[in-house]
Amino acid sequence: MSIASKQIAFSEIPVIDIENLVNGTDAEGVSRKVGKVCEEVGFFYVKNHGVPQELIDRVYKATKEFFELPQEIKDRLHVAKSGPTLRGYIPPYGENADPKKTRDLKEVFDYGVHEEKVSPFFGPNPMPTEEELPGFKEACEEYHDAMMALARKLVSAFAISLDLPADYFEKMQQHPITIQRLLHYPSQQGEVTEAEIGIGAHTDYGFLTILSQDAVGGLQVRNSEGEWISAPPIEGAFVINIGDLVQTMTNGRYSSTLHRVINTSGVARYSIPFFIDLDYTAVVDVVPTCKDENNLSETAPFTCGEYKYGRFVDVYPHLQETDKELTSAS
Ligand SMILES: O=C(O)CCC(=O)C(=O)O
Ligand SMILES: [Fe+2]
Repeated sequence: MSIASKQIAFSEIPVIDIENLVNGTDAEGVSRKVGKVCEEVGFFYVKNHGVPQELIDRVYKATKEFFELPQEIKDRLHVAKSGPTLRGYIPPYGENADPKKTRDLKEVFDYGVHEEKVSPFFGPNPMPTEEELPGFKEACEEYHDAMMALARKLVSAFAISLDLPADYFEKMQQHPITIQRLLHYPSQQGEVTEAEIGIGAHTDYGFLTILSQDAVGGLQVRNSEGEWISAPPIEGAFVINIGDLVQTMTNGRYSSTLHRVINTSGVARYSIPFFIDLDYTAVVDVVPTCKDENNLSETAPFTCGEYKYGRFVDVYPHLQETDKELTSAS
């Protein structure tokens, strides 16, 4: 943990009503609350976020139907086929968030904003056809747009909470890397060890994550004492957490907190996280209000895209294979 960290031994994840941020009547008041929990916990629930429940329900339906598709359709959409775009289907053990310790049981589908041009984290979305999964693409795209709009409000709250202009981060988020992820966690049976769980302990690499989880539960968040605290589902609320980029840009004042998922409920768990970063070329450096000459960042500055791609190579076995091939060919 950084010297500047103010993280505490929290025993539950705070809930913040963001209605007055969403409708613009008290962005300042909501932002102060957000700032405090970003320091002490790094995770919080938001309620009254304005995203229609009908849309959330439709995306869950689409998510379940996607993972029930025949394996050959899912394999056709495999992430390795998208090259540097890094979108599509990831089977169990295809991405391991804590690779030295844990293999992840989760099944994943990643997408973003569809673009024809392929570059790292951007490009076409691999999608099942309309015949294979009616309504899937439409629900996915609508949900991504709703997340983007909410993320912009939360990002402005971060800026206000750091005594920066509300639009401070906008210049770095003109064409941000975003990943909209659908997740399926099969339930584990028998003895559960850290060697194999839903998703291994990790921090999120990006700027901010907006997570919807179903009613099953299993998300755990680690406090400053190293205890795993449960983050149970709250109906109608999203879980927000800050990622490594914000921790770096605040010089450790805001915490990018470790978390993991263990599903032993006996039923499948589904969750839907949205990740927003900065632009690929944006320079990640400590913001003016968090600069401290006596406590300089050990890592900044670096560019968002390079950092993120590096973290992906660590967690994706298929990218390590590509790296090996490149190394042995040279
Ligand atoms: O499924 C969850 O509750 C958390 C997922 C997560 O941590 C991630 O995808 O980074
Ligand atoms: Fe995460």
